[in-house]
Amino acid sequence: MISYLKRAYEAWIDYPRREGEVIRGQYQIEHFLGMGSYGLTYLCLDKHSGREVVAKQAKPSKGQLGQDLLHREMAIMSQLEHPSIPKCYTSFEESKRLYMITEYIKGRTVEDLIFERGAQFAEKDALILIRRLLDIVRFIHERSIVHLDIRIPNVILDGDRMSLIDFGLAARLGEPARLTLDADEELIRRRTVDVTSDLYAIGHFLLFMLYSTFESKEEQEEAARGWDEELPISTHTKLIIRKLLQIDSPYRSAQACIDELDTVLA
Ligand SMILES: Nc1ncnc2c1ncn2[C@@H]1O[C@H](COP(=O)(O)OP(=O)(O)OP(=O)(O)O)[C@@H](O)[C@H]1O
Repeated sequence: MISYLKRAYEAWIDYPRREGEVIRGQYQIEHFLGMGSYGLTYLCLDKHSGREVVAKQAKPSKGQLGQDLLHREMAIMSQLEHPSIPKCYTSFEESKRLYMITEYIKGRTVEDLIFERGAQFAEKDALILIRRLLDIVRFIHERSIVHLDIRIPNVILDGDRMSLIDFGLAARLGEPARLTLDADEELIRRRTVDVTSDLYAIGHFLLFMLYSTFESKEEQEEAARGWDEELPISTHTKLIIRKLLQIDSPYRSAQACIDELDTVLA
């Protein structure tokens, strides 16, 4: 009963603000973009500049932890000035609620492109996109930061522009990992505060893109085969994926993977 009441209370205090409401007299909510583990995200019109921006609010039910994590996300994003990373404009408190205002990135996530638009990425196109993603990731790593949440919903494409969003889990190298005791091996490889975690995630990202062209035949479904047997891709690409996924001796840096990709793409 107590846990039911707690959940009902949290749902009530985390209820998103309505479209049309204006945050701190400046940011008019156009629509609610989504609720993450620690934040509520809105697309807003900045009435002062006339541009669209993203307002991220710490989830009230998460209390101080939600605020601390949003502060940390802001501190990290402010350190990362790059055309492929949303700019962090400002932050403030309103009615004891913390908000962060960032650049709104137009376009579609790779997840939407594959699952809603049915986009298909041929092997070379997938490698070219990974090469571009690695440029962004190398920039982040050079600033001693790891993203720790590189996934297809967090990469937005808009024509030639690629952007990496959602720095909610990002950490500085040397910081302790925020892993739960029951974290499985997959989570440990993705979330340990080390550059290889982002490279591991890029391996999965590449597999998602390559599977976008895959059509399984019924008899193949029966004999659940691994990606290396299922995907009709070159040996070079398989070797790159094996290193990213740490099956073979892993890349020690984004640059090491970039060098190899450049040879393959030349
Ligand atoms: N700067 C941005 N520009 C455009 N869309 C954004 C931006 N930041 C977030 N979004 C979109 O807003 C939605 C909510 O994002 P948010 O990062 O708050 O939560 P999440 O990714 O759903 O969850 P979590 O943070 O727990 O991974 C997502 O659909 C995301 O694509």
